[in-house]
Amino acid sequence: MTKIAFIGAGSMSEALISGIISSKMISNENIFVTNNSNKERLNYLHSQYGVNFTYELDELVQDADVIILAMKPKDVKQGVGSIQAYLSEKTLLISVLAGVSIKSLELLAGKKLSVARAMPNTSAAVGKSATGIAVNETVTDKQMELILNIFQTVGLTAVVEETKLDAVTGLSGSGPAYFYYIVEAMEKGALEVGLDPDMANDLIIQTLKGAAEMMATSKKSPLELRQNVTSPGGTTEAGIKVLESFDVQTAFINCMKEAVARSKTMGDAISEELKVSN
Ligand SMILES: NC(=O)C1=CN([C@@H]2O[C@H](COP(=O)(O)OP(=O)(O)OC[C@H]3O[C@@H](n4cnc5c(N)ncnc54)[C@H](O)[C@@H]3O)[C@@H](O)[C@H]2O)C=CC1
Ligand SMILES: O=C(O)[C@@H]1CCC=N1
Repeated sequence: MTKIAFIGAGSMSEALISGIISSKMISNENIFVTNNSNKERLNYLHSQYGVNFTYELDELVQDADVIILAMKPKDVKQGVGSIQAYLSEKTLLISVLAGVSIKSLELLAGKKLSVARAMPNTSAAVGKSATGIAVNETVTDKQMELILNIFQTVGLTAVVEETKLDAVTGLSGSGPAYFYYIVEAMEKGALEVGLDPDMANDLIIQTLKGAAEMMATSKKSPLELRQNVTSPGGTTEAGIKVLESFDVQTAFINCMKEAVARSKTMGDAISEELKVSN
């Protein structure tokens, strides 16, 4: 049976653990998790999902087929450093860290091993992640199947060249936050036009789900779907004119570009640090 060790016990680890357990892909006794120091958090994951938690490295990573790195990018050096002695050419190392390159992970590991870089999003918690995945040349077909199986338990996967992962991060890694931001604004607007907040929230979520389902199932482009909503001289046209006056589409394009640039900067900072110390 495959053994998986999670280094980091935050929201991303929890989402993946939840997906893996509910798909029954790997049973809870073969999943191990650790974090920096918050034992209460590990206790919670144990009581919620039945996974093992430990601060003993032997127990955590000895014989692990897969190690999933899920700490913040700034903590990667310390995180990989602590388990480095346990890594072998048989280990499959999967990182979900924004920006951190496969090359940096290989340097930190200090040996030749299979490395995958994945960029899921928090909708993994409800099985609806959109996950970009890139791997190094050491990853075997069997390991690739395992990687895809893991991330398919939490949603859709797309295998991409590593050069595209920063772009995927700015698009779908951060993407849920962009939609939450719009919904926040719609909630504020709903209050201002006199709607009950709970009812407005239900209406907004259903509208978002409906629009997503339309885009997923209809052959029409988002532009055509928008035109179908927009009666000439009607309410939608009046509303969209305001968005256009604020150049909201350009703002979103720039928002994505900035997120992509930040992913690159975070990764470059770590590459630079490794060049210095290697
Ligand atoms: N939250 C998100 O939307 C997404 C996050 N990611 C990536 O996932 C990673 C984790 O994100 P979150 O779960 O949101 O972060 P988080 O801050 O909730 O969790 C980080 C975890 O790592 C642990 N940790 C830190 N240093 C450690 C070390 N040396 N050894 C063991 N554990 C250590 C912390 O104790 C904590 O449990 C980040 O690198 C982020 O770039 C990727 C896709 C989406
Ligand atoms: O904001 C971040 O850095 C992480 C990576 C993608 C989503 N959240």
